[in-house]
Amino acid sequence: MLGNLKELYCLLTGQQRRQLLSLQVLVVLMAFAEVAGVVAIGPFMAMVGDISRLQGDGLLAQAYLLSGASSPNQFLFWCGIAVLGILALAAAVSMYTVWRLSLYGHQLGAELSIRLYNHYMRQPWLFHSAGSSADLTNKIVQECNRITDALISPLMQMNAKIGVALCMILVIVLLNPLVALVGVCLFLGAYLLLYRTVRQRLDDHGDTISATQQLRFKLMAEGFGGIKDVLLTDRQPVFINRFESASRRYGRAKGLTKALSQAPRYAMELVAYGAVILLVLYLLASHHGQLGTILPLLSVYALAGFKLLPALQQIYASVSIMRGNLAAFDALRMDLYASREEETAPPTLDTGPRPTLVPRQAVELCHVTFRYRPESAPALHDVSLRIPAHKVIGLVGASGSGKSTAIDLLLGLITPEQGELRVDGEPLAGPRRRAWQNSLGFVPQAIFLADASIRENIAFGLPPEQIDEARVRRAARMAHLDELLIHLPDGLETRVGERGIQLSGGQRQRIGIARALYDDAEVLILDEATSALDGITEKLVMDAIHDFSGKKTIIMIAHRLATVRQCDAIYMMEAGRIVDHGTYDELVERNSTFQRMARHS
Ligand SMILES: Nc1ncnc2c1ncn2[C@@H]1O[C@H](COP(=O)(O)OP(=O)(O)OP(=O)(O)O)[C@@H](O)[C@H]1O
Repeated sequence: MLGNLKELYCLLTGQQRRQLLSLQVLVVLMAFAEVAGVVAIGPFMAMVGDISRLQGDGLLAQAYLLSGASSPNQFLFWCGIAVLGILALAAAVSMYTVWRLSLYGHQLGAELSIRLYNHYMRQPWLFHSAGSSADLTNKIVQECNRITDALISPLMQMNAKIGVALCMILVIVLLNPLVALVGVCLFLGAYLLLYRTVRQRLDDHGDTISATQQLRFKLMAEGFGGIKDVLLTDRQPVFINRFESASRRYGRAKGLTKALSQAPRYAMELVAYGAVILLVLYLLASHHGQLGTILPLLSVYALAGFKLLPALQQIYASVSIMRGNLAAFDALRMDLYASREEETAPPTLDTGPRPTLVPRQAVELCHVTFRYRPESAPALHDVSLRIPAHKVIGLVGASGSGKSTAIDLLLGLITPEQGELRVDGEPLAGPRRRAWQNSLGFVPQAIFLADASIRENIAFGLPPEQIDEARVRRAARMAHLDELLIHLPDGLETRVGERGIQLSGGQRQRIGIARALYDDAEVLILDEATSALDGITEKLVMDAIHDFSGKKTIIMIAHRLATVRQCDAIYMMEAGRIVDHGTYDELVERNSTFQRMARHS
């Protein structure tokens, strides 16, 4: 466990480590303050037990003389006030330290989740297409919370309590080394024995919490995301049963981890009562039954015990909670390492002109081979295609033939294993890739609608105050959204997405097309962008897109050949290869597969 905590410490930024070290100073201060409070009560109780101590030449008597108090009772009163003052100061220091520790722990947890969100948001498309968003959400929300609540916070509390416990033990050692030795052996031995007994169980429960939590997130994402299929196939019981079983195991593992950290307290209290009885008997025997001399000692022991026992309990509880949640750190370890080098400050959105790379001659895929996994067959095999600037190019082929993969390569979202993407003869790399992507307008097969207004969905990702109204209206008009907007009382302000109105597939696609047109991109890439539109609307939208012919470079995938009929050239794909290309008429004339596709479209 110590190795894991050390690793977590190494993963902190320089500033976070410095803050942690400065907090250690406060922790030591808190421990001293608490000890001072305990030690101060000893002499006070000595005077209460035997006021005659203020006579003679002892330390207390000298203090009484120096104070100038008019009577022993007045001196006692002011001593009481002083002890209260010290206790109040100790309480204030403790409160401040606990406050800072708590803030630090939770801010650190928040920063870890920012770091992970930042890291995942910067991952390439392949990372996201291969993974699950539910898993990422779980890591950012739940596992980060576990690291905050069940690793960092207990660690902070444990640090503070170790300081207090050590000082208290020191006080007892100074008073009576034998009592200290017996007490420390008794309690430390008991807690160590307990910890060794429950350690393996805590590990197992930690793993169960991680696994069931991940499963719960997955079931929620799948259940709600595919609710239509679930309702139709009457599979709710399958989802509910799996969720119920995962939740029950999760609740049990969490409960047991907490119980294992808290419940032993009562057994330890029993040990403590036994120890107090033993101590009283021992003190009575060693001081020949004189209660007056025992009382001050006993009050210091009592107060030290009063601080020490909860401190020991807190240390044990912290250690067991941390042990039971180390799995959260295991789940995030690799991602935290990977995100260490990245900038964590939120990048500012550059509203100035962005560099663009507008093709003047052609965009080309040159002998491109690509596979999704090293062991899988190539999704694209030695593909070469040329898209002359300001022309409209269609890409057709059977499902799974590699059209979307080719589009992802053209978008610069994935990089070829062999061959290259060239714009005007120059390979696309480094800053040219960003500039190229700035010049693209893309309409995917499935349009993601944010839970926001139609306006915000068209200017997707921009803060509302930066949205250009005129551009939104122009894009909406070109995508033939007007006929939808006039039926909506709130027009562009109408909320869509999860909590908004439900749109048809075609209406969603038109929002997607308007989104691609918002930036007035020089290159438009449409992946089955009009598949859900009715014939008439599709024709209107395609006419609007073909109006750009000669002005913009347009690449479109379509299953319906009518959609690509007007294209300047059509590339046909089959099993990851380009098998033919030409105009619609040429292909209909010579290619039998194309003829079949034309007959069935
Ligand atoms: N993220 C991915 N991970 C692994 N394999 C993938 C991934 N995406 C696509 N593939 C595989 O690559 C091949 C080409 O898929 P692609 O989506 O490019 O075909 P497509 O022609 O666009 O199909 P469709 O018309 O059905 O959209 C398929 O065999 C597919 O299984």
